[in-house]
Amino acid sequence: MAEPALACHALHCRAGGRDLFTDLSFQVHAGERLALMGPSGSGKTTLLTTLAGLLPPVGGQVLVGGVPLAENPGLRREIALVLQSYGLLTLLTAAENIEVVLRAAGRDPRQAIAEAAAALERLGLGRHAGHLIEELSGGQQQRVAIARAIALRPRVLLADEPTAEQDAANRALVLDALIAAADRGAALVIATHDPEVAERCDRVIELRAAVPRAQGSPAR
Ligand SMILES: Nc1ncnc2c1ncn2[C@@H]1O[C@H](COP(=O)(O)OP(=O)(O)OP(=O)(O)O)[C@@H](O)[C@H]1O
Repeated sequence: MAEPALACHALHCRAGGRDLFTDLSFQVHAGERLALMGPSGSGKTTLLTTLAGLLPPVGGQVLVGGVPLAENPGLRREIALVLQSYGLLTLLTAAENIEVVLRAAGRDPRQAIAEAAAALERLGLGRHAGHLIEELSGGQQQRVAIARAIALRPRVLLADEPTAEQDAANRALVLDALIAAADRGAALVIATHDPEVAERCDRVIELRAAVPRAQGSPAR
C-alpha cells in the first residue's frame, strides 16, 4: 500500500506547561477523511498546527508521504491549514486573497483568477469575490479561507472548526466542498465539535481533556 499522505508517530505536544498528549500516532491516506474531536482545550488546534509543521512537537514526528516534515520544511507547501483566525489579508478582496496564494504556488495569472473565482462560487461567495475582506462577515471570511485552502489542491488539508461560523445552508456547502477535496485525493483532517461533520468522516480520533499542570511545575 502507498505511504500515507500524512502520519504522526509517538507525537508529544505541550502547551501552557501541560502535556496535551504524549504518544499520539495515526495515519491518513490520500482521499481519507479524519475528524478530530475532544473537549475545548484538549489540543485539537495545537495538533493541527503541529501537523502543518508550524509548531515543533516536544517528541515524535510528523511525516508527509513517509518523509519527516521537520527535516524537509519544503513539504509544508503540500499542506494547507485553515485556522480559526483565517489569516486573510483584510485590505485585499476575497478573490485577490486566493489569487495571491495560487500565484505564489506557481499558477499563471489567468489560471489563478479562474480558479479563485470557481472556488469562491463553490463556497457561495460568487457575488462577494470583489469585496474587501474587511467588508465580509465572520462566516463569509471563514469560507474565503476554506476556498483558498481547497483551491491550492494540497496533498493534506487541515481545517479547524470549519463550520463553526456557518448557518445550516453554508455549513452544508463547506462540508461538501471539503469532502469533494478529499474525493479528489486530499488527506482531510477536520477538528470539530460538530457531530454532523464527524458523521461525514471515515474515522474519528477523540482527544482527551488535557492533564492539569502539576502545582508549581514550570510553564513551557
Ligand atoms: N500559546 C499558548 N500558550 C499557553 N497555552 C496555550 C497556548 N496554545 C494553547 N494553549 C493551551 O493548550 C490547550 C489546548 O489548546 P487548543 O487550542 O489546542 O485546544 P482545542 O482542543 O483546539 O480547543 P477548542 O476546542 O476550544 O478550540 C489549552 O489549555 C490552551 O489554553
